Amino acid sequence: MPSQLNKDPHNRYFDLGAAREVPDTHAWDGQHELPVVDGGVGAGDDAVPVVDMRDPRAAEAVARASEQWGAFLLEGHGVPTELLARVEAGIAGMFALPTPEKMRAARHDGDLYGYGPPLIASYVSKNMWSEGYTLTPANLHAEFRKIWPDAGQHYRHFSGVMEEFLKEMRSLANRLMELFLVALGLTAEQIAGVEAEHNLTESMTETMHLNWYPKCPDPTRALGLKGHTDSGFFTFVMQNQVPGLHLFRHGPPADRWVEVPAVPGALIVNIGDLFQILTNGRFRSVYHRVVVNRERERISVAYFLIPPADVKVAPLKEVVGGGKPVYRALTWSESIVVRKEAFANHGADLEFGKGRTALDMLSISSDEDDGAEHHRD
Ligand SMILES: C=C1C[C@]23C[C@@]1(O)CC[C@H]2[C@@]12CCC[C@@](C)(C(=O)O1)[C@H]2[C@@H]3C(=O)O
Ligand SMILES: O=C(O)CCC(=O)C(=O)O
Ligand SMILES: [Fe+2]
Repeated sequence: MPSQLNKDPHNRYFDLGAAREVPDTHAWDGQHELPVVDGGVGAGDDAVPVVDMRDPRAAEAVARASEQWGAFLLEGHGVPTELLARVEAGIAGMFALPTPEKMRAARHDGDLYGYGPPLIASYVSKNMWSEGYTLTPANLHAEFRKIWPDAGQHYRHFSGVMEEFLKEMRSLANRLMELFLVALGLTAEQIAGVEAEHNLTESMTETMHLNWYPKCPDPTRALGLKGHTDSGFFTFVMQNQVPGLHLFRHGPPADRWVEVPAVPGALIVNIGDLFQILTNGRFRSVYHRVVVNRERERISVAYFLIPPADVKVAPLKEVVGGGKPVYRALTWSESIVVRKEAFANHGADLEFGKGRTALDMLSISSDEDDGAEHHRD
């Protein structure tokens, strides 16, 4: 089990922005050994796929990228670039506040929302080189009132920008869900049937995680966000013009990290674990991490689309067709428990291709292999 002894769960006593060195509490040995490849347009097979939603063949591009990478850059999505710039500026301003002001919104043990490190931080013994803030549309105002109790101009401006962002992102998420279903080869009639039966699009919930990755004096010892897969259906990531997001790619020729380029106006889409289950393994959830650098701070927002926490997600019968379901049904809450157990039992690198992944633990064949019972209906 990871030791919590040397860990300060909120980076509370350590000012990352002012640090002159990476202390042991933030040092991740052995995490910078694999090659890192630039995933820009000239990278051949390692170029991160780009999907333009305005392209009449967008569904084919989504299918290819989701099967082969579990991630893609999204253009032509309709969210105004100038709004994304205001979101970025607002987030940068918020994280630049003095620590005691941000700490007014600090998440306490067991809380899902608030200012502080992400969920998986509690599964590992080292601290990451980042600050985070987890929010939902429902608690946005209450959260920001903790940071700006006077409800003054900063509060009103930032709340307004984030509300606009959330509205645009929800509309985009709904449109992308439909494109995913088309990409799976479903007819309009089948899509209507899936929606009537599961209410997938309307019922998915939204969570945001704002990230600030300060400049780091020794990036080869630090990690902005350790490797993980997102748990939900899919995630949009908006990043500033500072690359740092790495997607894991298995060899041949060699296991490697591919760095997602910073493309102005583009959003990144990551497939999450529950989408891999819903699509019976056809669309892959992507293992990814964030690195930091010496020169420039990085800002990002991850916007997660997640089914209601207690709704069972199972492979769609329209996708399984005449084949067999690869995964048994499970809820988002159960998936979080499975991932936590996987971290505890198989070590933090389990998704790294060395051991069994959290999703492997849910596959029906894994029951047959080891007779284990995991969250069977
Ligand atoms: C809804 C959620 C997804 C998330 C866990 C959370 O409850 C809120 C934070 C999210 C986040 C952001 C950073 C990476 C991640 C793996 C984590 O630890 O917290 C994701 C979670 C997830 O996708 O499971
Ligand atoms: O900062 C990024 O680019 C990605 C963040 C991320 O993976 C997450 O919040 O889940
Ligand atoms: Fe992520």
